[in-house]
Amino acid sequence: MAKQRALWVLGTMSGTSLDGVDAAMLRTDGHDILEFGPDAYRPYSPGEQSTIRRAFGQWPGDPQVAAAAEVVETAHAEILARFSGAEMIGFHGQTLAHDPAHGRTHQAGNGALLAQALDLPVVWDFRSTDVQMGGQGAPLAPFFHFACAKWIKATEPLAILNLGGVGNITWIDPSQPSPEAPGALLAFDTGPANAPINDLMQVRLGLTQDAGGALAASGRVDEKLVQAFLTQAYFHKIPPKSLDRNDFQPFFKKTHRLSNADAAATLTAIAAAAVAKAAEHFPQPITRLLVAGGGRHNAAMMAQLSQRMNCIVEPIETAGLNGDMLEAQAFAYLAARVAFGLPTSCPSTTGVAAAVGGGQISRP
Ligand SMILES: Nc1ncnc2c1ncn2[C@@H]1O[C@H](COP(=O)(O)OP(=O)(O)OP(=O)(O)O)[C@@H](O)[C@H]1O
Ligand SMILES: CC(=O)N[C@H]1[C@@H]2OC[C@@H](O2)[C@@H](O)[C@@H]1O[C@H](C)C(=O)O
Repeated sequence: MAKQRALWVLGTMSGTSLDGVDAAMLRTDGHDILEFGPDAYRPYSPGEQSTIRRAFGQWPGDPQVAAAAEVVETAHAEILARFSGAEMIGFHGQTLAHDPAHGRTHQAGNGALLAQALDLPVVWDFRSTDVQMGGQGAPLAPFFHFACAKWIKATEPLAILNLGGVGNITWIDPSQPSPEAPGALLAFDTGPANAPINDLMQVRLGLTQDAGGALAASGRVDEKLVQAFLTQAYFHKIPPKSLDRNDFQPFFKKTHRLSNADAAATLTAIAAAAVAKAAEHFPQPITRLLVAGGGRHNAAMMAQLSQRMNCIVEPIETAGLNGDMLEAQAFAYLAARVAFGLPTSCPSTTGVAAAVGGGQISRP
């Protein structure tokens, strides 16, 4: 296939933890990452967070969705104006409602308005086509993870793990010619990651997170509970498969009898054990697990992962990538693929019927 002209693209992500907007630039021809550029972060104020939170689970037409969209658009216009040299924007927006079973998903924020405000083409609404074609609409980062594996010159199968509220993993065979080639990728949600730990910290101690994993490190893992957790149907389901943040809430009632430290240790071990269980689905074993997302700052979680995985576990920074900006970079990369008419998901990443390019392009 003839290679396209390369573009400098500026990608953005507003994640499920609602902390703020990440933005990052990269140059790509839609296949390879050619260069990484600058990045920035713009937190949401508490007021902005509550406006967005009020719209969670609502669909367009609801006034709360319109209010959330305005916050998202304003925050993005602000952060994007700090950059120069971008030829295109990849705008993910903020997921408010996601219902792939009924073929619908909604990310707040209007890309056409941003295109006018920034005088640049904006690629947005990345997930709709995939869910309309029977896919989960997520995760979409795997095609970018494939390019990352090439960028770091990986030659053996490896995996990239994102530890956000939920964990999601991409298994990659970098010897394949393209991300949509059969056998190149397998991506799915591993299980809960930080969300149940954050909930525990909030309910028991009024804190937002177990900073550094200090509380977990001081507790004892209830291994029986960890093993009982893994007997649930989700862990035996063949991927691709995905989760909602609160899918395991009923099980977590079983941690109520544990002390704060033991409950934190056990929830942390559960997140790691779910990743090790996920590895049983890999088409071939891996030698290296690269970890991105907030959970890589949790030393207890990283230690549990190392203990339970049969491979080297390291923060993605050891491979020269930025674990805080990976998702923003992913939407820069995916925007270029949309512009060049290339697919952004395939059956082994979202379960979609065939490789498909999502996203619409709005021009100023
Ligand atoms: N220093 C730290 N110590 C312990 N945990 C941390 C630390 N920093 C971040 N985290 C955890 O990581 C979470 C945020 O992770 P991240 O930013 O990857 O999530 P997100 O992008 O909003 O989620 P998702 O990827 O599901 O959209 C925090 O809520 C917290 O639980
Ligand atoms: C529907 C939706 O917005 N999903 C997000 C969410 O946040 C993390 C995880 O759940 C992932 O599936 C996805 O985002 C990442 C960037 C993705 O699509 O790869």
